[in-house]
Amino acid sequence: MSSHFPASIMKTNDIYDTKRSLANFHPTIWKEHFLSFTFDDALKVDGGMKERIEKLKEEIRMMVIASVQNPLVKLNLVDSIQRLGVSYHFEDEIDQFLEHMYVSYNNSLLFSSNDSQDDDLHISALLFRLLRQHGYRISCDIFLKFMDNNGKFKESLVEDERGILSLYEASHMRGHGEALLEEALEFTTTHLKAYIHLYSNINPNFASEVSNALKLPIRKCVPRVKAREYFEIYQQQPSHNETLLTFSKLDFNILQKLHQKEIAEICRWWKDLNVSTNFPFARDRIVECYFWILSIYFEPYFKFGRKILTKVIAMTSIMDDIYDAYGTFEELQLFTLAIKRWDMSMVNLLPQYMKVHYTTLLDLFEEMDKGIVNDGISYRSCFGKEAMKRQAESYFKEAEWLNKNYKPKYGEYMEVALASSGYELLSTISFVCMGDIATKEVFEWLFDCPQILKASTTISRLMDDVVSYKFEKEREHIVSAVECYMSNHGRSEDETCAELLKQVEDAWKTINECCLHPMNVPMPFLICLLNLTRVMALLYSHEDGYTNSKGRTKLLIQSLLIDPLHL
Ligand SMILES: CC(C)=CCC/C(C)=C/COP(=O)(O)OP(=O)(O)O
Repeated sequence: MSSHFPASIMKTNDIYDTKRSLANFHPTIWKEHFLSFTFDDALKVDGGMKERIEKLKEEIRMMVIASVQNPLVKLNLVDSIQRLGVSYHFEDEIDQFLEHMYVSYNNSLLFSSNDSQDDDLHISALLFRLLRQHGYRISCDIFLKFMDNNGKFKESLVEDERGILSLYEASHMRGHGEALLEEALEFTTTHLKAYIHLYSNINPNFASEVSNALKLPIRKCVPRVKAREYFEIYQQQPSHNETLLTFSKLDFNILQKLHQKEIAEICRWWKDLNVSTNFPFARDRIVECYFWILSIYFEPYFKFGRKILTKVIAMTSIMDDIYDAYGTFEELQLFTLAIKRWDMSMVNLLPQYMKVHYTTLLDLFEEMDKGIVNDGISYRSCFGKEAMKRQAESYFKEAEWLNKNYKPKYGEYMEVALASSGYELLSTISFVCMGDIATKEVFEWLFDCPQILKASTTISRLMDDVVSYKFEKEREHIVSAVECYMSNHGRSEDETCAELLKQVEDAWKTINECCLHPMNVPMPFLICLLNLTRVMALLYSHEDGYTNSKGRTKLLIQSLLIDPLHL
């Protein structure tokens, strides 16, 4: 791009005399709701409460490490700990237990032919899922014993509702070419749908567990959201563990207070930015941004990361609206150049609304630098800035296409659109804020676009484009994957959407494979990418739940950030 600016853009400081493309976004639904959570209200955990929590925690820890005659019975406990969202307290204990299970299974020490658990579908499926979730390459042959000679699951299994549900959850851990698990998914989905009708009156708790699973299986769902859902199910189960339930509820409520405190602070920053005046054309979605980031990491020790990432995603969201709609092409040229130079003196070249954005962005990265400088590691910050520059470049490339009315081929489109999905940026910044385990090698790996990142950005881009296609057609907007694919392959809209959603499914399989040993980077980074993908799957499953956040997104936010659990 030339560094000589066309004369006309120097006069663009009056932003209201230029014809601009606008979208019709609804205003924030949260107004000042979260601002009222003051620091004094937050996190009132007195000494007595602390003691109680520590006691409960120790009891659970003992349950996990206690030696039992048949370790398979402990699988249910570990599964519940994970699903209730408290496994971050017992990571070492759970790791050790599952490693032991993996070794024992491989040495044929777990199941024996005269053992009643040998034909327990639920236990086999749970073992399979938990081991794969922890990166162990357990073969899907564990399910062969449940199949008949024709390679089909035995119809008699239909009586085993719990087993069928567990097999369904396990099948979502599948990688490419695992036909047995494809078969398992088809078989279980059919029967689970039937159970909903069958059990809606006689066992509504089970019917609602099944219905939740069909909407979003454990593997694809944001853990915090699943945990909130699971509390309702777990406490109704007669076999539930009271100690675990009480501890998990207390932990959830304490974390919720912490999250409320964080969001109040972020909302104050957002209020100072005066979005409705400075960026009246943009989506005002700071609470939704926090929810997005909370889905990546919710644990107390990622407090700094949540603050920075929420601000980064919020600034990127405004940027997206500038590039997609509001900015004139000439302004966008300048804006992109300024971001690439990353130099506060560039601000003088920008129109007023971009000035505000640019200074806030540079200040934000300075805030991030200050937060990580204690570690004495500056390369992390460089990778962060580089990711933001790439983001701006990809947005600009799309604006250029729109400006020239250029329709790229599907492959060409995807190359740029994967970057503009924002997921390379978000994953980089989330790594930046993860402390000194994020070594230079980890960033080099990430910047080399590893398979898992490509799969995650593919899911993100395609899910977004499939649900946004109709809405964006209503205004001047760059082409989407749907349009490119339709015109390149001569397919109808429905066929195209089906094909793109198949690509999404394939990308999930890639993610599953990348999360198995041996791993290129430590598991926490892979979990971070997995959670980024999960939040996309949640927000963009039927509509763009970020932009149109009045419906299900509002309820999700309410359940995680407003309603406490009743003890
Ligand atoms: C992951 C990040 C950084 C999210 C920020 C918010 C955002 C841009 C959401 C997608 O909006 P969109 O559907 O309008 O995106 P696009 O214009 O890229 O299709």
